[in-house]
Parts: sequence; structure tokens; C-alpha cells
Amino acid sequence: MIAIASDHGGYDLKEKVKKYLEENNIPFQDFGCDSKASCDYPVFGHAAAKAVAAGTCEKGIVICTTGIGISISANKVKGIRCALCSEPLSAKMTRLHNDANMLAMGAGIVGENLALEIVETFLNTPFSGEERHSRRISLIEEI
Ligand SMILES: O=C(CO)[C@H](O)[C@H](O)[C@H](O)COP(=O)(O)O
Repeated sequence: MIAIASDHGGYDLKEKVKKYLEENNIPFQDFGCDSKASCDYPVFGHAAAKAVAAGTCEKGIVICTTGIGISISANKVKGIRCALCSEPLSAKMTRLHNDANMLAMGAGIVGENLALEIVETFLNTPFSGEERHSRRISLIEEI
């Protein structure tokens, strides 16, 4: 199950990502927002992050205009490693090295096609499992 959330700035891209998930039979839970009306990204980033941290959702995707505010919000939740990505290589590397459990994107930064490539890469790249990367993730968890 993928947790997905956005603010008003990410609403349109969130709908496109949801369509991609539906077309690929990937289950998701939408934590809002529900329209393009102005709202506050911490509310929705936090809701999705809590579901990932609790294990209700395996991974999360959060979107705002820049991706910055909603990634900062998600990363406030213990156990969340939310990576703001603007191209597929970062999405691949953050899965391989950081075992990132949430992806943030900026709807004003990436176009739809690039966003969907980033999502596909994020969801399909496993954690490398290498000892040095596990050690570094453990150090993050200790902070
Ligand atoms: O990018 C964002 C936060 O980092 C948000 O998506 C907001 O859209 C951005 O801060 C702009 O806010 P506004 O209310 O849409 O002017």
C-alpha cells in the first residue's frame, strides 16, 4: 500500500500519479488534499508519513509545489526517510543507499512524464542491503 498526499500546489500531479498507480495495479491510500483550494502542506505530509511510520503503508509519495515543505514535514516523523527527488537517478540512489521510505516531488519543478519516471524508479528499486548503508541508516535512526 502506497500512502500519497499533496497540498494544493501538488494536487494535479498527485491525481496523475494516482492514475499511474491505478493503471499499474499498485494499491494506494490518498491522505489528501482533496482539491486545489489553498491548504497547509504539513497537515498532509504528516498524515502520509504517520501511515508509513506505523507500517500501514509500505512507502509514501508526497507532492507540493517545490516538494520542499512537504518533505521537511514528513521527515519530522520518527522512522521516515523522505527523499526529495527531481530526476530518476536520485530516486534510484536513495532507494539503494538510504532505503528511503518516502518520495517527495515538486509539481512546479518536474513535469508529469519525469515525475512518473521518478515514481517508477522509486517503487521498483530495492535497498542494496549493503552493510555500510545499513550502518549509516542506523546512525540516522540514532539521531
Ligand atoms: O512548495 C510548497 C512548500 O515548500 C508549497 O507547495 C506551497 O505551495 C508554497 O509554499 C507556495 O504557497 P502558496 O500558498 O501556494 O503561495
